Amino acid sequence: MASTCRPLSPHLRALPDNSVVRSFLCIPLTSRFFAVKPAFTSLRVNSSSSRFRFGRIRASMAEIVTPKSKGKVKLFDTEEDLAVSLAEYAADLANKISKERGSFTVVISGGSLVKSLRKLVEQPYIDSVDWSKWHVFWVDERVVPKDHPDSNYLLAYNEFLSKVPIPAGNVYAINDALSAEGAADDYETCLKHLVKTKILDQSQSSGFPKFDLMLMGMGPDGHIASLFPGHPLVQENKKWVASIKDSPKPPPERISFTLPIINSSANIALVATGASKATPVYIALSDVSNSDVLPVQLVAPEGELTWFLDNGAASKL
Ligand SMILES: O=C(O)[C@H](O)[C@@H](O)[C@H](O)[C@H](O)COP(=O)(O)O
Repeated sequence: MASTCRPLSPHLRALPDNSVVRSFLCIPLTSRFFAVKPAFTSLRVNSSSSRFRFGRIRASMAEIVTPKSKGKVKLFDTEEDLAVSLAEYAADLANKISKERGSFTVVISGGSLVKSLRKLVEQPYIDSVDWSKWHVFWVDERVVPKDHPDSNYLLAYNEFLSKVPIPAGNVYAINDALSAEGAADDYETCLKHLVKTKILDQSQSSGFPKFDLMLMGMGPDGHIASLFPGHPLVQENKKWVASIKDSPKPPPERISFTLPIINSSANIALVATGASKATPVYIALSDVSNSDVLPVQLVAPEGELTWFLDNGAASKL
């Protein structure tokens, strides 16, 4: 087989019977948001989910509309609310795109993002989503065996993939028998094959693959995928998938999608939770000028960018 982003071990199907409980929480629209308002074109509370009680605005979510380049920002009081909304967002997109194209190509990162996908494996999505249409990829992967605790595949398998009936052949993990360079080249070959067979869309303008959705986390230093601040890999503009052997975040050997492939996406959800993400979120969403541009500031997809932030991550806005 030319490409080895191989089908994996059969996925178990576990159907949790606890259903989604939607909570409406208070988002204080206080000075902090208004303090940064000049950076945004408008600020509004999503009216479909807002409640007025006891004279306060109670909402599951506040939404900030920014200039196109900065994307749409969804703010949540808690990570739990964020996870509920993220599941709804991903499921809606998946259902719409699966019907239109017959497949849905979704890319995930490692890190805390994977835990924030937990509501997708609950009702109503476990039954309402057509999982057979999903094709799952990784925006970055650590070059370790698939059963290694550092593996992004293993993390996703344990938290998500083992709980939904996505066909094993639609899960594209790296070939962990290869070196970092070999695994990156192999993954790129696999993507080229999927573009040829039209499972994966291709951007007319960039020529890079155009994924339907990228669900990505961001590091406290502003890295996305395995593109780290100041690292030459951030400048890579020819390869689709590249390797890195000196990642500042362990483990050092990884493969990563490059910026042009990330930015050819139809949709990107950037998910950041916790106060450790507050500074890069502030830098990316405000108009501060910083000489060392963070990788997250370079995220500008052809399609839509949506930020999902909890109170901690939004605490400097
Ligand atoms: O393999 C990885 O290290 C991840 O894919 C990485 O890009 C991650 O998404 C960010 O580091 C954020 O991780 P946290 O959300 O856990 O901080």
